[in-house]
Amino acid sequence: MSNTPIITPDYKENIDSYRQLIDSTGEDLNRPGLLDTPARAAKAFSYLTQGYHQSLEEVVNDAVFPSTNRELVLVQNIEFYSLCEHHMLPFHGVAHIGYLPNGHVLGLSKFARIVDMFARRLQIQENLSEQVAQTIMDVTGCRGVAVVMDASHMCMMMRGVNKQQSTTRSTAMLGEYLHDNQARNEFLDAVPKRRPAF
Ligand SMILES: Nc1nc2c(ncn2[C@@H]2O[C@H](COP(=O)(O)OP(=O)(O)OP(=O)(O)O)[C@@H](O)[C@H]2O)c(=O)[nH]1
Ligand SMILES: [Zn+2]
Repeated sequence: MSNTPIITPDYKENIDSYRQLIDSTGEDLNRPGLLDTPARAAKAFSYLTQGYHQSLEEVVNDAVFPSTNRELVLVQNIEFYSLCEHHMLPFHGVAHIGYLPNGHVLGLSKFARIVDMFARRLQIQENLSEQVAQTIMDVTGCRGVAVVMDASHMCMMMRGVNKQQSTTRSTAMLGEYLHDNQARNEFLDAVPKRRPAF
């Protein structure tokens, strides 16, 4: 699967909305620096929400392989960028995904593709974590899946409560992770404790 951004033709419908937004600041829409901005911004928004235009079949591309390994597989430090559904401001961080295979394993890159497919929508972090976990369970039929996400929210940093150091950890667990404390602890011990800076 290629990494070509999905810019759907309907991005053009948002150009006028961006014009109005800029106009509302009192800016001169005709000054050279702003002439192309409404179209650029509409394209950027289309990219940042491209997850609405992706299908799981396309993203996974049948990369589910037979395997006898039933032990923890942990894919960690998957960077993601999303938009909070309350302010449409970015939140970004890393996802760590652990799962216990049950006859099949998923192509490693597909964990990151699945994270991106759901991150590039209007989200709250807790739901994003759950959607990723549920999808991995559905696609692999695994024994259990655990997702941890550590993120910084721009709506808490550049406005509102204005906290620069606060990060948020969300967790989603399914299958054996719901009741097997040993498996849970093995996963949580292996996961990086802090969100890397980027
Ligand atoms: N649980 C959760 N809350 C989020 C997320 N992203 C943003 N929020 C919060 O959504 C809440 C919206 O609260 P409101 O009081 O309706 O909006 P607001 O007046 O802009 O809130 P402040 O950010 O406190 O200024 C805020 O507390 C945000 O921090 C998220 O991913 N998960
Ligand atoms: Zn927000």
